[in-house]
Amino acid sequence: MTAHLKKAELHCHIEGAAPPALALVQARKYNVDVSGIIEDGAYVWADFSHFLKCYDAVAELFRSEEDYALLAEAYLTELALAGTVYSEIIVSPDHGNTIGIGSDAYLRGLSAGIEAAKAKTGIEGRMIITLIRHMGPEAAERTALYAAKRQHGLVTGLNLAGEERMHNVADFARAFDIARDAGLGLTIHAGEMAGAFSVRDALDHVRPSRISHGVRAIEDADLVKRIADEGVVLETCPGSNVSLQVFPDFASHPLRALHQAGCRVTLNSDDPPFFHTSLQQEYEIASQVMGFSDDEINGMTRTAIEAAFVDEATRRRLLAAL
Ligand SMILES: Nc1ncnc2[nH]cnc12
Ligand SMILES: [Zn+2]
Repeated sequence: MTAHLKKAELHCHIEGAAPPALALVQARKYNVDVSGIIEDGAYVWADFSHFLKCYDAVAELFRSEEDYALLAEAYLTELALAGTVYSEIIVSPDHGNTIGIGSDAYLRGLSAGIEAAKAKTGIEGRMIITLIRHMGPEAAERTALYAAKRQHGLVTGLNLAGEERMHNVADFARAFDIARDAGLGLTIHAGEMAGAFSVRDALDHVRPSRISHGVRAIEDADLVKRIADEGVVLETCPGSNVSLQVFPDFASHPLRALHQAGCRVTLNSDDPPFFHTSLQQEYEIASQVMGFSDDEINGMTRTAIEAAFVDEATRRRLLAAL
């Protein structure tokens, strides 16, 4: 059982945290037919490309600052009830533009939700702006320039998500340079839908302190050693990986092997209801299915706080709370 353990999360896409029941409420509110993406109370998708389309369709159901405030508040409150002290949500200001409210209103809504959850439960939250790989490097640079203005205090990092099999990380190096110069923390989705070379690509061209997923580094022993030696933190999401068939089952998942090799690993939910998981369940899987001890799991939570994109005073306070 892990209910008694404190928890921290570095990797959850906020639109991907919307439960189907909430998506249905939003669909009714905006008179949208969601029969193609929700069946019997669950999201419907067949493979990664289809998942991304389903994700975008769900994101389209959140259209106002208030919608985003409620989504963030509901998600973080649920995390806090499960003993979570810290959460970084991955956000996409490009989406604010797509739905017409603009990036600022989108981030204002999410910030309000984070603050409301903190006021109620004490959970600390931050936002990581993501570039969308399949939208290409030009759009990415625009988004990075926007992130670099740092107008929203809770934005502390930059990520690259989307279709990993498109483009090379070098194409996004300028966007990451802009973010690094602005003092944002850097992380990149790699080693999820593409192999070890993709993780190497991210490390060589951007040198992020964290890799989102990174689990397919296991295909290359030298790379695993490099990750361990350089102290790169892996935001692993086992439930997501099994759901997307990156690995056929938890017994084949490399979390244990990466941990044993000395890699700094953390537990995350990615897009919880899409993958029939939650942060609490990821902790349970690590404990009950993968056999990690409470001490080992607490070590992962500590790693998450050590690698969090927060100011040092907040980090010290969070570490003391563990
Ligand atoms: N697991 C994932 N990988 C890449 N991009 C994503 N966007 C939302 N979830 C994602
Ligand atoms: Zn992700």
